[in-house]
Amino acid sequence: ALFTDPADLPSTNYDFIVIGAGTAGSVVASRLSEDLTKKVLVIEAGVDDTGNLNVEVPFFAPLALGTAVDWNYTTVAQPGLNGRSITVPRGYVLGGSSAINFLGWTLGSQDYYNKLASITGDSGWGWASMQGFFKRVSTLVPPTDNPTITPDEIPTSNGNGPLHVNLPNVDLEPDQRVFASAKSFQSSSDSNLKRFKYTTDQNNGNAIGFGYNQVNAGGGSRTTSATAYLHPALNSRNNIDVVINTRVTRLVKSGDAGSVPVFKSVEVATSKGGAKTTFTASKEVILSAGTIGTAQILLLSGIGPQADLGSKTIVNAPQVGKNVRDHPLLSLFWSVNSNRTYDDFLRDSSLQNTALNEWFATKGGIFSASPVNVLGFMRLPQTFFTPARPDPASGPNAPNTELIFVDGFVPSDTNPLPATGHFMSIICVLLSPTSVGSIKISSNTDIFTQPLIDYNVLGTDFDTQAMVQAMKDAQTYVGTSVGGVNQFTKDGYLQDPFGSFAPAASGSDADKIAFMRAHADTIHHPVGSARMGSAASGGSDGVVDSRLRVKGVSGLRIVDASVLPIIPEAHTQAAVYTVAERASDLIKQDNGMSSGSTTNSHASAPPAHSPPPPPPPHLGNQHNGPNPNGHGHH
Ligand SMILES: Cc1cc2nc3c(=O)[nH]c(=O)nc-3n(C[C@H](O)[C@H](O)[C@H](O)COP(=O)(O)OP(=O)(O)OC[C@H]3O[C@@H](n4cnc5c(N)ncnc54)[C@H](O)[C@@H]3O)c2cc1C
Repeated sequence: ALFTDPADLPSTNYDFIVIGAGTAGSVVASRLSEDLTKKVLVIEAGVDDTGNLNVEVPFFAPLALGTAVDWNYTTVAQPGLNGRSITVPRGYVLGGSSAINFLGWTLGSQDYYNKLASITGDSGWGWASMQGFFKRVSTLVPPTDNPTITPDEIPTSNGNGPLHVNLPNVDLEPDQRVFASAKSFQSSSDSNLKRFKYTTDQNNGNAIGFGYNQVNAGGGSRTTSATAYLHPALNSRNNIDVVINTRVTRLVKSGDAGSVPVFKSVEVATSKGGAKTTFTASKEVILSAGTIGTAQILLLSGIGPQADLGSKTIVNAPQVGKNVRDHPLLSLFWSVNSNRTYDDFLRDSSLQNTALNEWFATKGGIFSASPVNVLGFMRLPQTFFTPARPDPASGPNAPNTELIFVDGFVPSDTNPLPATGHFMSIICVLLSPTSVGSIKISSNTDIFTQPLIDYNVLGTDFDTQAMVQAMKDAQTYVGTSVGGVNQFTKDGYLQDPFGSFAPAASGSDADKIAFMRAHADTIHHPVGSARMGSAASGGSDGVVDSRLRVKGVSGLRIVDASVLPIIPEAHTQAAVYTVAERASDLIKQDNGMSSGSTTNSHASAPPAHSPPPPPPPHLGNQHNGPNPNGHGHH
C-alpha cells in the first residue's frame, strides 16, 4: 500500500528495502514483489505523482523543473562556464527523474554495452544480453495522429514491456527537412557530410543517424517507472509498501559477517531534526537514489573515501562520489519564416488552452508529444582524433555528438524567450565527454542539505573542441545544398542565426568557445558516482562489483545510474531501466528466487490520472511552486 508517513507502516522489518522510487528503484521493487512470499518496502523522499499535469502532459516536461517535483539542486561554480553554477534538476516524486525528464527514449549503441562488458569482465552487461532486458521494458505504440509517418518508419527494437513509447504525434516543420538532408548527405562523396545518416531506429544497436525521437509517451501521456511498474504492483499486490515524503538519512550497520560489516538497516526522517525511525531488511537493502542521492547517502553513512570522511569512515570506498560525468549541451538559434513554430504556444495562453483541451479530449495534438520530434547521433570527423586527442567513445560505431532539432526557441536562464519572432533551435550535445566531476558532502551536513555537485562542465580541451565541431556540424547541416537543393532554405524557411548565437556563428573558434562558456548547460544525464569496478584493476576502482553489490560490506546493493562506469552515448533513461531489469534478475538469483521473466507482468494500462481540465499553466514560467527543500534555485 502507499503511505505518506513512515510511522504508519505496518512493520519495521521487510525482506527487501529499496531506497528511492525513481527510475531504477521502481523497476526493482516491482520485479522483486513478483515473488509474493517476499515483503518489499520502498522509501521515497519525494511526493506522489498522481494528477500532476507537468508530469503527465508530455509537452509540459520543462515546466516540472523548479517545482515541488524537483530536488532543485545547483552545481558549484563551474570554471568551464565562466564560473556560472547551473541548475541540477532531479525527480522528487514517484518515478524519480523518469517523471520529469524530457522523454527521449534512446538506448545507446552495441559498442557501449560491449564496452561495459569488457570493463567489468561480465558478459551479462554486453549487447547480446542487455538487448533482451531492454525488450522487457518498452512497447512501441504507433502514433495515431501523424499521417506523415509511414509503416516502414516505425522502429522495431522495442519489446513488450510496460513502458509505452511512441513517435511524434504531430508533423513539425524541421522534421522532413532533417530527414531529406540526412538521406542526401549519407550518399554524398564528401566524407564530412557522410557522417550525417538517416535511421528509422536509434535503439537497434546502431545508434548513429538522424530519425524520429522515440518518447515514453505512448498513447499521448507520459509513462514512467511509476505508472508502468510501481503503481501496477501496488494496485495488484499486498506484499509491497511504498512510503513517500520520507528521506533515508543514512544506512546503519546492522551487524558483522565475519570481518565484513553488514548494512541492512536504514534510518529515515521526514524533516531536518525530525524523529528518526529505523527499518531493517532480512535479505538486502537496494540503494536506488540516483547518481546524486546514492553518493550522498553512502557518504553520510561513512561509506566513502577515507581521505574525505576521516574519522567518520566505516568502510573506505575511495571511488564514492568520483567519476561523475554528464553531457554538456548548447542551444543554437535561427530565425525562421514560419508562423507554425512553438514560439506562439509559449507566449499565448489561449493557444495553450486549445491545445490542452485537445489533449484532455483525445490525448492527441501538439501537447501529446515531447517538444522534440527529431534528433540525430553522429561521429566526430576521423581527422578530429589524434594520438594526443584519442576518441573517448565506447567504440567506432558509438556516436560522439548529437544534434536535436527544435521547432521554436529553446529558452534558458541565459537566453530567455524573445518577445516576438519565430525560430528553429538546434541543441548540440556532447555524448562522449572527457571531463570528470564529483559529488561530495561537507563535514557536519545531513541529508536535508544538498551535496556539493561538480560536473566540471567543459573542463577539458577535448570537450570544448568537440563542442566547437558540433556547432560547425549544425551549421553545415542547415547550410549545405546537395544536388543544388538546401532543404532548410529552399522555400525561404530558414533565415539567419539569431541573438547571442549570431556573432558566434560567423565568428572564429574563439568566438564559439566564448559563446559556449556563456551559455552551455548540461542535459541532466549524470552517471558514475558509485561505479562498477573494472576487471583490469581486480575491481579495486569500483564501488560495486559487476553484480552491483557494494564492495567491503554485506547486504547492500546499488541499482541506478550511479553504477555506470562510463556514460552512455545516448539519453540515459533507457540504459537505467535496462540495468534495473538485469539487476532485478541478479538479486533474485542471489536470493534463491525464480528469475528470468521475459513476459510482461505489468501489462495493465497505466492508471488514468486525468482530472478535469484546470487552467493551463504558464509555459513561460518555470517556477510555478518551489520545492519545499529550498535548495536555492538560481
Ligand atoms: C530534467 C531532466 C531531463 C532529462 N531528459 C532525459 C531524456 O529526455 N531522456 C533520457 O533518456 N534521460 C533523460 N534524463 C535522465 C534520466 O531521467 C535519468 O538518467 C534517469 O531517470 C536516472 O534514473 P535513476 O534511477 O538513476 O535516478 P532517479 O530516477 O532520479 O531516482 C532516484 C530517486 O531516489 C529518490 N531519493 C534520492 N535521495 C533519497 C533519499 N535520501 N531518501 C529517499 N529517496 C531518495 C529521488 O527522489 C528519486 O525518486 C533527464 C533527467 C532530467 C532530470
